[in-house]
Amino acid sequence: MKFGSKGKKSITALVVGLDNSGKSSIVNQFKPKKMMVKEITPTVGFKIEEFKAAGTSWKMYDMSGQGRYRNLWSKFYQEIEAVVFVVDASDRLRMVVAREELKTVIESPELSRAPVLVLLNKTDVAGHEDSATVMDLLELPQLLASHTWTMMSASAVKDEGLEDALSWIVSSVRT
Ligand SMILES: Nc1nc2c(ncn2[C@@H]2O[C@H](COP(=O)(O)OP(=O)(O)OP(=O)(O)O)[C@@H](O)[C@H]2O)c(=O)[nH]1
Ligand SMILES: [Mg+2]
Repeated sequence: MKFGSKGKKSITALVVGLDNSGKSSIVNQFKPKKMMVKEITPTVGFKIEEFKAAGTSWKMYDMSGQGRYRNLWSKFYQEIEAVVFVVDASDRLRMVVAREELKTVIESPELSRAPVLVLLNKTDVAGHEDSATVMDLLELPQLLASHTWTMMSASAVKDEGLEDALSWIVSSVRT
């Protein structure tokens, strides 16, 4: 499949979600092979990643999910065209916290037009929550009723589900 033929040539995206959910690992997998790094460490503050993939030039804000840095998420809302919200499928205990953080993000007026991709990561972990359960726990249909949104399952360590993620964003961002 050819990507990017009708989508935007460049997209600025915000990658958020709780600490340890796998945001940086996912962004790393999005990047072309030669730009990928071997070791991912917890993000301090945020990191801006610029690369080409799926026929599009990306600027991704890979934000830290740690509590003390979450106030930085809103710093860049003005320029954000798409939101990727990463959820750790193996972390049932913090689903409620994830829901509250997602709610805060998507309720901000600057993001009202931004498509929201909820990425259920770590689906390689045995006993992980399935997408129907997470959709329920996060109350996604209610929360995202006024957004263009979808939920996809992925595994950053196995590099699964991530190509679809980029192509969905490309086709969902309004040109
Ligand atoms: N099993 C499994 N582990 C993963 C997956 N994605 C990431 N991890 C691991 O989860 C841990 C956290 O990954 P990060 O990518 O640093 O998470 P993050 O969301 O960027 O964390 P912060 O920057 O602290 O907000 C690392 O040990 C990763 O190797 C996955 O799909 N499956
Ligand atoms: Mg990180």
